[in-house]
Amino acid sequence: MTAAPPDHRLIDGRKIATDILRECKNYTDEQHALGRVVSICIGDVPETEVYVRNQARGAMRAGLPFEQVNWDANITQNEAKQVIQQMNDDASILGMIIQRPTPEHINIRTLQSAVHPLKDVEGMNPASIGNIVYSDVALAPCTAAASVELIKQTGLKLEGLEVVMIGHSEIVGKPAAMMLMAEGATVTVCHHLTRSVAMHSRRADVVVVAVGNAGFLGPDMIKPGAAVIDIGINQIQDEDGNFEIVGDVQTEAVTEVAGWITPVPGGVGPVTVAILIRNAIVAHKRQIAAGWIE
Ligand SMILES: Nc1nc(=O)c2c([nH]1)NC[C@@H]1CN(c3ccc(C(=O)N[C@@H](CCC(=O)O)C(=O)O)cc3)C=[N+]21
Repeated sequence: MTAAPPDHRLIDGRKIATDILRECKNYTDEQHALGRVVSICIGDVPETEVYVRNQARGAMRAGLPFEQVNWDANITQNEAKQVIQQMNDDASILGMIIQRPTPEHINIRTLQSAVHPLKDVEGMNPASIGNIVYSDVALAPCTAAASVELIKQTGLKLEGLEVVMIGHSEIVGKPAAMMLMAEGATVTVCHHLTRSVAMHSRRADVVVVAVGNAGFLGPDMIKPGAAVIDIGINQIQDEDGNFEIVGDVQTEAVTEVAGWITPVPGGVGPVTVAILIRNAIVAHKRQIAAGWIE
């Protein structure tokens, strides 16, 4: 029996990630000394475990030093801010990323503001994310940048492309919409108060879904041939009680109608990780340009 041919409608996020990481490795190979990227978790956050594990793996593949730190859930806002400021001044640290979610008493936006813009490898400092409004997108939040990267992989021309973004979070939906506008797309943003999401999504060339609701997007919600980018990460239990990760899209049914679709896992996730590493390289170049490091 011969193996089934690959489904060209599926966009292979792992392959795209491998290409990005290889480019990063070409850069790190040329450097004599690189600071490390520090991934900060505050408290026990099961949502970030897979991400942080894959960050460590991605950094290793790209030849970038990496360190994971876990702060106690009871750390005060002020203590956390002070440690971040010390990291800003620590020449052995290239950049920092603060994993979400953080405990209730922590104001993530204030902490994000404490990360120096030149060390902000996730692009979530208000200064970094604000630059996206100026179409300066070189250091953007990783998942938002990953969705743009995946759309480009379809070969569709972004100028004038009708994109419907479902979800308006500060870390994905809003920055992704801005970045797609910067590429010339016509972007409609839907959210929890949108009256009929389907009315919008059915006329889109590309639908990007980031709502955190398993199976939210069905085949009746897209135009035949559309590209579907699935940002969702939802843990569900199958009939046997085993946990599995699924996206926001009814992947099997939507694949029948879509022109392209990103799977979960193996779609947006690996590309998000690769972009974090690429952002660290961008930060390194900017630190050299700013005369911070040689
Ligand atoms: N400040 C912050 N920024 C984030 O971007 C952020 C965050 N906090 N907190 C947690 C969520 C979740 N997230 C993931 C990224 C990649 C995978 C990933 O690599 N997924 C693999 C899973 C494969 C496997 O199971 O190993 C895949 O989809 O193929 C997962 C989850 C980023 N997030």
